Amino acid sequence: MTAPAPNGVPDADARAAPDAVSCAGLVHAFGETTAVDGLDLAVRDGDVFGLLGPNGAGKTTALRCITTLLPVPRGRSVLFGYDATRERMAVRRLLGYVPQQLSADSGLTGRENVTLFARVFDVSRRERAARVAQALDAVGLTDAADRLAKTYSGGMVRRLELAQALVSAPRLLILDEPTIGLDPIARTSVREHINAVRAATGMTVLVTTHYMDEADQYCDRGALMHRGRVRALGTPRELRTGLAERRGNTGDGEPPTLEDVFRDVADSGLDDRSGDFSDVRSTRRTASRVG
Ligand SMILES: Nc1ncnc2c1ncn2[C@@H]1O[C@H](COP(=O)(O)OP(=O)(O)OP(=O)(O)O)[C@@H](O)[C@H]1O
Repeated sequence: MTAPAPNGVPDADARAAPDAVSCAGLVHAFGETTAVDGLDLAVRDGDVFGLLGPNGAGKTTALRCITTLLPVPRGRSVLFGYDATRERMAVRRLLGYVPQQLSADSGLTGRENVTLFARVFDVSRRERAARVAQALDAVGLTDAADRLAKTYSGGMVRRLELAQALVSAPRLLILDEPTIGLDPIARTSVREHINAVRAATGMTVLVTTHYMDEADQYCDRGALMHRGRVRALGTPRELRTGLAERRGNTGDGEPPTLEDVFRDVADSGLDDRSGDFSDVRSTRRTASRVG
């Protein structure tokens, strides 16, 4: 399997090995609702990093600020040394983003969808066909490339969206709930393709997920977000042992799982700020369109 190599960064030497993502005191509010409330986050170059947390924790809003789709009214978001507010275009050139909402056109073939993204991201005409073919191959869609996307299964649609994001050879791939609403086989397939692309290119992956088993298995590090802030951060093992220590675990009984850590952080969030009607509706909409 092949995948496009990550872009070179202009002036890379002058910006020696900065974190892929660095957020400090990031704030974003929608009217009265402060969705992101002083977020501090560092994602190391080359990691698969899981941004975890209950519905309404502020994960999607944080991702949108990081991708520059939403402004950063307070605090900072920096990608590979480039400031999301002052160097917006440089930031955009470095990332591929698969949002929760459908980003593929059902009336186009897989190849046409990926070609459209190649055009939008300014992949040169000379390279375009090869890069599109490479991206489709990286997600296992070569055989289905010339079928209309409306004939694809939910898992294939997700992999097509992954190819769309990969065609510009990003250094950072941002995925918002890439496996939500998929059956277990499709989930595994999407995860394995993400893993293979990452292994082939060394790109950084920032992913949100509600599936703690996935986060435990696939993420190098993760952050648990609640009410717009990071409440716990570390490798899955560090997060688990952190909870065991907080509980004064003596080694008896079952060691905590990442699900337990999630519950521990989110427990106080089962109120009217977290998982309200609109959050549930948005999750269901995403799940039903890929299901
Ligand atoms: N465009 C918007 N206008 C108003 N409020 C919003 C908007 N987008 C998000 N919110 C609110 O901001 C808060 C954080 O939402 P966000 O979607 O970032 O959380 P999330 O952690 O991604 O949740 P989910 O897992 O359900 O996607 C929620 O209370 C949500 O209702």
